[in-house]
Amino acid sequence: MPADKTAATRPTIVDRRILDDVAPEPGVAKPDPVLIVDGVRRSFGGLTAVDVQHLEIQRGLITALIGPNGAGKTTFFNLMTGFDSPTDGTWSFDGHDLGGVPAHKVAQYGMVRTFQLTKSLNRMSVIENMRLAGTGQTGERFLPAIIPGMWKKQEAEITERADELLARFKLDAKREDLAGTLSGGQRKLLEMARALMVGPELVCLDEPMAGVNPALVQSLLGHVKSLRDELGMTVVFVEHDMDVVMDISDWVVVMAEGRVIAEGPPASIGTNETVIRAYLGGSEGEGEVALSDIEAEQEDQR
Ligand SMILES: Nc1ncnc2c1ncn2[C@@H]1O[C@H](COP(=O)(O)OP(=O)(O)OP(=O)(O)O)[C@@H](O)[C@H]1O
Repeated sequence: MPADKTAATRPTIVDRRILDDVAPEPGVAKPDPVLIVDGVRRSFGGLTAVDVQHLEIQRGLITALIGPNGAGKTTFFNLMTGFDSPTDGTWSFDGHDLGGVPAHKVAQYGMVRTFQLTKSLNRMSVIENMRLAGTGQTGERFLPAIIPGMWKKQEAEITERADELLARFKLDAKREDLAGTLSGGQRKLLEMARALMVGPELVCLDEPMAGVNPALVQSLLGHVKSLRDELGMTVVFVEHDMDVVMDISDWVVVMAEGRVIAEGPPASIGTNETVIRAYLGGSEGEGEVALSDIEAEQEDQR
């Protein structure tokens, strides 16, 4: 699936009102779920980090995954995308049962997650980073590896795709720069662009706005929205900034102590008492407390 589609292969854009009649309840069924999770649990010794009874992610929309520190959000991403294995449970993506499926195969099915750029990636140029993200998936095929002509063709396709994505994310001017020299916002764009090298249908973004200069947040948010609005992708993202969550999500899932404790449209979440109690660590709030204020305060303490 190319990132910038021709008219013939243009994606179906999902009508965002599709969730209007869905009840804001944990585990509620969605009209067209692309990801379905059942009884997924992950324990580390005596600690249950993730314990999701049932969760459905609607295809083609943006879902935010929020929750206090240690709620299990990152572990959940790792489990879904094959970077970790659950203690129990089943989950399927677009009809494929993903139990025991390794990360590169999950990516081939169309679900990927972003990673922060590591030290070694920082020492590579932007275009090399992109090429590597593309080769990681296709380089394992046996035939291209032993037939030089076929490999060259594949390499040219990877570079072409990388350049298309760099242009989309306005990183083309940085093509030859070392990734380590990029600003916080540009690094986030590169992380996103790298994930798109495999042409995913669902992309999991882990804190896409963390470390981004406030002046660049709007432009980054525009890029995330364009994944949904122009490419028809499903986006699931973990984020602590409530303004960002309210701005771009169509649906919000709240985790605490590994469980999904609430889900619903963004407006329903900020005033949900179960959610506010979870953020306050189980204690009762004194009078009216806004979730955005609690998150902002906790963000300052991080
Ligand atoms: N590899 C591991 N070994 C042991 N415990 C782990 C491991 N990974 C995560 N945990 C624990 O599992 C719980 C969930 O962690 P996780 O990082 O998934 O939460 P999170 O919601 O992403 O938190 P944050 O918002 O702070 O990033 C935490 O108590 C964490 O300490």
